[in-house]
Amino acid sequence: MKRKHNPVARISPIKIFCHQIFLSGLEGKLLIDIGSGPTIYQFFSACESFQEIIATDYTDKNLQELEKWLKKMPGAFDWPPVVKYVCELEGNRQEGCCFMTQPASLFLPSRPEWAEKEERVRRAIRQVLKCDVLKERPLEPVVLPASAGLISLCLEAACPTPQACRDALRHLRTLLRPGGHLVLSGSFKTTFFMVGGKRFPALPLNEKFLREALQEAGFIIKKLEKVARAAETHLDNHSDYTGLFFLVAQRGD
Ligand SMILES: C[S@@+](CC[C@H](N)C(=O)[O-])C[C@H]1O[C@@H](n2cnc3c(N)ncnc32)[C@H](O)[C@@H]1O
Repeated sequence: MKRKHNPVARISPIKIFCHQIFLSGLEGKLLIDIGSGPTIYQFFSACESFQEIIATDYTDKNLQELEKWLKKMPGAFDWPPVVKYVCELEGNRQEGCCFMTQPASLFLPSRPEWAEKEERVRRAIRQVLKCDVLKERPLEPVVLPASAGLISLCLEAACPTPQACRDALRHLRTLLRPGGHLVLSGSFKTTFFMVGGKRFPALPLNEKFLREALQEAGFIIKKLEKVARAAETHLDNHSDYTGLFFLVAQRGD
């Protein structure tokens, strides 16, 4: 049988992990994303379990891209294919052709679920802030209330040395309330990655180092999943990672 074309077939496992984690009971008032980049896919399921989201990044360009999407400005990235995919993962396949079950005079086309979700993400993102995970206070001069959750996928890009990475985890801990959860993702053994034809160095991480560094920074690992690099990506030379990790760790006090 011919397989139906899936516009998000190349979607990375992190999108699926974000969906599973945020719909599996991880919830709270405030969620801070450290190193959001220009992307918002990480908030599609999170916006259902956290009331307020703060997006952050080190580069002004990424912050501008996020603002562009939030304000629906021309040239903003087009997220619907990914939002639709997440809506499907969440079991909502509504395509927007339905009508409200109301008296005939009130029949109105409803907005598709994916468009509603985009709006929920927009409403949930309360601020877009500059951040440097290498600083003791990564969001200074802004001071936020301690958050119930933190997401991050930036350590290998942000940290030049293993010690900087241990310090960064300690810095992240200061943003979480006791018992709060860190959802950390990244890649194993990456030494470089390419963005727009430019090569950037990366800190090669491995599981042993991560476990030790998280424990040393005062986190208890609750869940750790690893995914080997997909065979079909081996020829692509945008990075040399060997696999991906997704973990949830709790601030242990
Ligand atoms: C691999 S990208 C991740 C982007 C996005 N979170 C995602 O899931 O696709 C890493 C991000 O870390 C950011 N970054 C680099 N150095 C940083 C630092 N010192 N503090 C915070 N973020 C940093 C980069 O600007 C980049 O957007």
